[in-house]
Amino acid sequence: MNNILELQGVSKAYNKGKPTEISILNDLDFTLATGEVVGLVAPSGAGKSTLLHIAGLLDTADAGHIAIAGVDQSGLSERKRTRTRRQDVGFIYQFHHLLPEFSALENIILPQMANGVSKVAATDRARDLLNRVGLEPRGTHRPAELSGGEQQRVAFCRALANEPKLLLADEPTGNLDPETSDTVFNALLDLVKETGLSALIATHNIELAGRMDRMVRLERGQLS
Ligand SMILES: Nc1ncnc2c1ncn2[C@@H]1O[C@H](COP(=O)(O)OP(=O)(O)OP(=O)(O)O)[C@@H](O)[C@H]1O
Repeated sequence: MNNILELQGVSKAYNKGKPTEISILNDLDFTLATGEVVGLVAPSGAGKSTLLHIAGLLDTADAGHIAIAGVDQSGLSERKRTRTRRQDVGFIYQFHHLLPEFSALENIILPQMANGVSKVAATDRARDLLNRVGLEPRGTHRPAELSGGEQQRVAFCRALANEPKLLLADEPTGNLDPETSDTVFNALLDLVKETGLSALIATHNIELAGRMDRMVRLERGQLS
């Protein structure tokens, strides 16, 4: 499979047909090659989150085609789209969204068990992922006992728990101070590169985006 993600002619408007209608994505094309890590930069409000939600099948486009791992998702039932999203796509957001009552390790184990992985195998993988981001000794800690940067690194591990083919990240270090953001962002890039994952990572920070294989800019509904 040469391309993990293909968007073709994707358009999206909000408040369609109303005086307040705004066009966010306008006949947009994008291709993410397998193993590629691309930075997505855009002015605030340009539609980064909208684009990532459509690419990750959390939202639908008004027009156009979205193919993940070569399968056009556009005409598929909601059930099949949900299955693709759960099996093939990992998400990271600006805020960690970890389950507060569970430990770091459990937060990475639970999504695997929900996908039918045995507890022993899920625990092994969770430990390995935590180890890769330097947090294995903190596995038994709950999110509230971890720093913002550590919480986010656990969230990275959770996103990778089910071995997705595609990672979509929306300002993954956006709520961290600049110094922590830098370190945590590097941890994410190392993790992505080590695991050979394909990723589209949105950031306001051009310098961070410059560390990726390629950078695309979203403006006036199109990518350049
Ligand atoms: N459900 C919605 N209904 C109406 N307008 C919306 C909706 N969701 C988003 N928008 C608008 O669409 C535009 C793009 O939103 P989006 O969240 O995709 O931007 P963004 O580039 O991720 O912004 P930021 O960088 O500030 O997070 C914004 O003007 C937003 O107000």
